[in-house]
Amino acid sequence: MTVGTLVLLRHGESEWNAKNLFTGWVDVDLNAKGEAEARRGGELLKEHGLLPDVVHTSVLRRAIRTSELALHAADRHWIAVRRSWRLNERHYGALQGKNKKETLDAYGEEQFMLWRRSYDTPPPPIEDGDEWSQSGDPRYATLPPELKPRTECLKDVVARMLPYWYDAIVPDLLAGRTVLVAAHGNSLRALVKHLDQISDEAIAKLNIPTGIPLRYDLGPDLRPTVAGGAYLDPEAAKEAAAAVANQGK
Ligand SMILES: O=C(O)[C@@H](CO)OP(=O)(O)O
Repeated sequence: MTVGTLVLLRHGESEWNAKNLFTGWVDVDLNAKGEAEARRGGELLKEHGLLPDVVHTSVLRRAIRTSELALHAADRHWIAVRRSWRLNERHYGALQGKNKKETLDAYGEEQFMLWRRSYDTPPPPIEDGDEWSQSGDPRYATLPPELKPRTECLKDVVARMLPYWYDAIVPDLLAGRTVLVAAHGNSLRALVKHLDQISDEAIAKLNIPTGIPLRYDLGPDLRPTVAGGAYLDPEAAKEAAAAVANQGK
């Protein structure tokens, strides 16, 4: 038995994805390729008759614009919208704004991969005065200091994302709505880890491709009826996930 349908969509390629820069909470826009990916994601939704009733996004432009472009393409531009910082990309600490290749060359593959994909090793924290810090950003002004990250590992993302999952997304699913979540590589990895109960070690190998909807049907226990869900374009997803894994090399 299925209680709800969840569709995960990672934003299309951003200006900084294309430049191979660590992004995190820096609010960069989609580039032209990312916009096309977002539209294609929406066309896939339409082709599969998978029509969202509500969309949840982060508060970052690349996820917001991806959701808008995809929903326009699927003729669902009118559905209800909710946004939360809890769906934001993982805060990349002092690595925000740094080039991935240069970071790999400077620190070596082991340290680079620990920062990028280990479950519980955060990058060094960002200084408040850093050009790429969000310390003065008005959208986080009401967050108490203990909730406002200066860096995060994936474990931290799971911890800050789950309250939103249970308090805001699950009620929509239980009401029978098809729910679209438009977010980011690492915030979606955190959600998928929780849904599929992936181990701390195995999650290091899982990468989410940009712009390809991933469908999960959830049972009464709010776990997927099919482990790993189903990409609407599985071939493209495989290729694109491998490209994410190889970034920096
Ligand atoms: O830079 C980032 O914020 C993320 C997603 O683009 O990168 P990575 O895949 O290296 O975690």
